[in-house]
Amino acid sequence: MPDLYYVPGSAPCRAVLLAAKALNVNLNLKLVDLHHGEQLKPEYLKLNPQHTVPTLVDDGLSLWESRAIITYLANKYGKGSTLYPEEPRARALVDQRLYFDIGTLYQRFADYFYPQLFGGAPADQGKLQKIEEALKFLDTFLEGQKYVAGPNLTLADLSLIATVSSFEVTDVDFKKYSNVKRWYETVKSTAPGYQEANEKGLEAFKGLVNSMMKK
Ligand SMILES: N[C@@H](CCC(=O)N[C@@H](CS)C(=O)NCC(=O)O)C(=O)O
Repeated sequence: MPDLYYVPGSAPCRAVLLAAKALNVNLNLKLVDLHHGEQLKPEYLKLNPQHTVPTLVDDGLSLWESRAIITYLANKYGKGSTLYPEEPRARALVDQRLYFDIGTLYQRFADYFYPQLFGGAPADQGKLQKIEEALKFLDTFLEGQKYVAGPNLTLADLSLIATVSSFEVTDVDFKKYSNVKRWYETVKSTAPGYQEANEKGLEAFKGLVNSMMKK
């Protein structure tokens, strides 16, 4: 069984937990105490010199970057699954949405929110505008589509829902985008094991935000 080094509140970790549930892959969960710098210890750096969670260790392979992990899990354990379709055009759309998530939506969220959360910085309206722009793109992708890459739930939905659900805990109002709002409810009710894989960790993220923003 693969080991997953993780923290429950982290959006990239929640994306992996969602994908594992949907693919029916059991993971041996190993908590990493980021707060006390466990990710900087030599044992962890040997697995992942970039010292991030999530990190997956499977059969001697050590892999990080959540989207690389979830596509690996689908390739290895989900042959034929519609979560990561093999037909090149369908797969290309899923990949495009995954890259949109890491490079645009999640990145802009991190640029806006993490300086406030971890550095006590004031909210930067320009950075919030960049998230709004990304949400408009997402809303456009979802026009007339049930899921972000077509009629089926895919890895792209699972990665993006981990990002978008984090906005719940912040002042980013994604529900004003009607397609995003509808898609959010659809994925919440159709992603296998959503409650366990995402909601629990989201509560942990909420706890972290409440404790850090009070300081
Ligand atoms: N792009 C990476 C982001 C990973 C990441 O930044 N993880 C954070 C937690 S959410 C982390 O491990 N921070 C600790 C560190 O960088 O030392 C992914 O999707 O896996």
